[in-house]
Amino acid sequence: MLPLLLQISRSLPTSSAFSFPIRHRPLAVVNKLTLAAAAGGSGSSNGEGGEAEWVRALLEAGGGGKNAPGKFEEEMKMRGLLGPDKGKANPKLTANSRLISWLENEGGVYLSETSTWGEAPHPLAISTETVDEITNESSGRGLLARRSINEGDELLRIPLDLCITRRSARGALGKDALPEGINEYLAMACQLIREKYVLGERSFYAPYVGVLPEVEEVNPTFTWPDADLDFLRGSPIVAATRSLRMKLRREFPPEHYTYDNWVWAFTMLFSRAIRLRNLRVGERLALVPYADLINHSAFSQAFIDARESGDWLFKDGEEEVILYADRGYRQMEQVYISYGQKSNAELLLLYGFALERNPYNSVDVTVSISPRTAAVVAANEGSGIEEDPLARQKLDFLASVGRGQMVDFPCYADRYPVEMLEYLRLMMMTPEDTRGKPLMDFDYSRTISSANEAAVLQSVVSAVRYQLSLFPQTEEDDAAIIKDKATFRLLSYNQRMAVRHRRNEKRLLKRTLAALEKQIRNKGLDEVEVLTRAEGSTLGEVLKGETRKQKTALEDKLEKMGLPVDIR
Ligand SMILES: C[S@@+](CC[C@H](N)C(=O)[O-])C[C@H]1O[C@@H](n2cnc3c(N)ncnc32)[C@H](O)[C@@H]1O
Repeated sequence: MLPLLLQISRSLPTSSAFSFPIRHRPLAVVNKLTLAAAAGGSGSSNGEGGEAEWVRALLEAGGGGKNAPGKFEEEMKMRGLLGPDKGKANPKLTANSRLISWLENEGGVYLSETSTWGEAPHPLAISTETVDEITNESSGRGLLARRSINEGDELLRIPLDLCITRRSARGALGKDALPEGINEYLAMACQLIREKYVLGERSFYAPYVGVLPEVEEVNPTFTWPDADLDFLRGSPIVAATRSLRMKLRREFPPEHYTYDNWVWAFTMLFSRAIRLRNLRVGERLALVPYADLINHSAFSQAFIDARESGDWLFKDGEEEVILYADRGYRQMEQVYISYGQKSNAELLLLYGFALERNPYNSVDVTVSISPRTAAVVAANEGSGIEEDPLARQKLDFLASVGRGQMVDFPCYADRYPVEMLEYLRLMMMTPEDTRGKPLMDFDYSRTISSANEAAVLQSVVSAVRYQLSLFPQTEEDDAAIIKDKATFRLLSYNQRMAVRHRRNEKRLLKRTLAALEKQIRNKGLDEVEVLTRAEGSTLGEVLKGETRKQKTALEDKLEKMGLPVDIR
């Protein structure tokens, strides 16, 4: 394979295409491209587009052909994708070229737009402006296929040395300022601020920092003004946003930075840092230049990881970040990776966008059950509730499995978590169900009894209905706002995102409700007389005598990401 390429490259006419030293040629830059959002894309390239096919295509095209330098941009221009004479004056294009040269010069990264001795052109090109196909909203820069790509092709390789990590931060700011074991987010935020706002053009990373967006180009909800956040009223994302904001405020070191700088740094980290899992030292968070220009698709199977660099024969002990294609791509198609199985709330909170088609979308539903202990009954005197003989046991059991009386569960469009059913089955147990056996002895992953199951499903119905009732507008109201395109466009980006998001959450909850009601009917559980049995409150309201500890499922997830401090 390699000798063949070498042979062919040598036999090509010495046009400008091949006479430039590869390191100094900028990668093709495209100005506008429609993002094949969320859709799975073409799938296969039928064997076309691998190195051998590329060489064949090049030969058929007489050596220069469509892969000659500048041809890709020309094609973009012809398709109107560069906009009227925008190509030359656009500072984003200059920033892209600078990044490419920096990667080539400082990291020996292979990013050539032309063929060189033994190598085909690099398969990717930077688009400065990609757009979501369904919503037509901007998704910023993105990477697209310069030529057709086969499943399994290597797409990029970036040396770990060029990445921003806790290690690079401690190197830059000193080990006294950033002690060993400091939280990765904090360390990297400090370095980012130093590179951008203190060193500026003097920074080694200036070409990388030059392609990083401003907060206004990302717009995660924690940076939204309250007036915009108000558009999300009723959604669990509001609580998560507020607590993330509080968290950032608490960690902010005012003696060193401005709050705006701090928010910018965290916007970058939340929306672009990658957790590399395969490093020699184990897992590390990293900002990986160039790789962080790839947009997210919930349908992509590709993800970025690290490995030791060098080929199988010559491992050089260094590490690099690597990405392979998860499927074939046609030329000009946008290449995606998956940022993980994220709900829209998570995406909007941390990345500033949400997807219209997202199989991992979910809405947090609060389920709160108050076992009627003697104390609860006393606190609710006059309300007619009676003590639950199993109340104490239930509380002990919950404590032993680390659950509270108020729990948030993510509800998906087509499923809800088994843990939620298990939790509710336990909470709805009555002496008729236990027949004297201890609560511990039951398998809550299975139906306990018809009456228990009916109470469980009804309590989920109540919880979902309650969640829906928190929204001030109906789904139909939102649909009408979105449908009136001219007026909808007058809203700001944040507001448009908010209306779509709350509408999608309501839609998901309504589907869940319909599915639950059907399930209840199909199982004949609507006829069982059950609803007074456990007197559980599933309405997210707390009976007197309890302290409410609200932590949403989303917040739970954030904590697991290793964010600096506890949310509350
Ligand atoms: C890792 S960066 C990807 C590159 C980014 N577009 C840029 O201009 O630098 C993640 C950011 O890209 C945007 N993004 C990624 N995938 C997207 C998508 N499917 N739809 C809309 N925006 C997306 C969001 O602004 C997100 O915060």
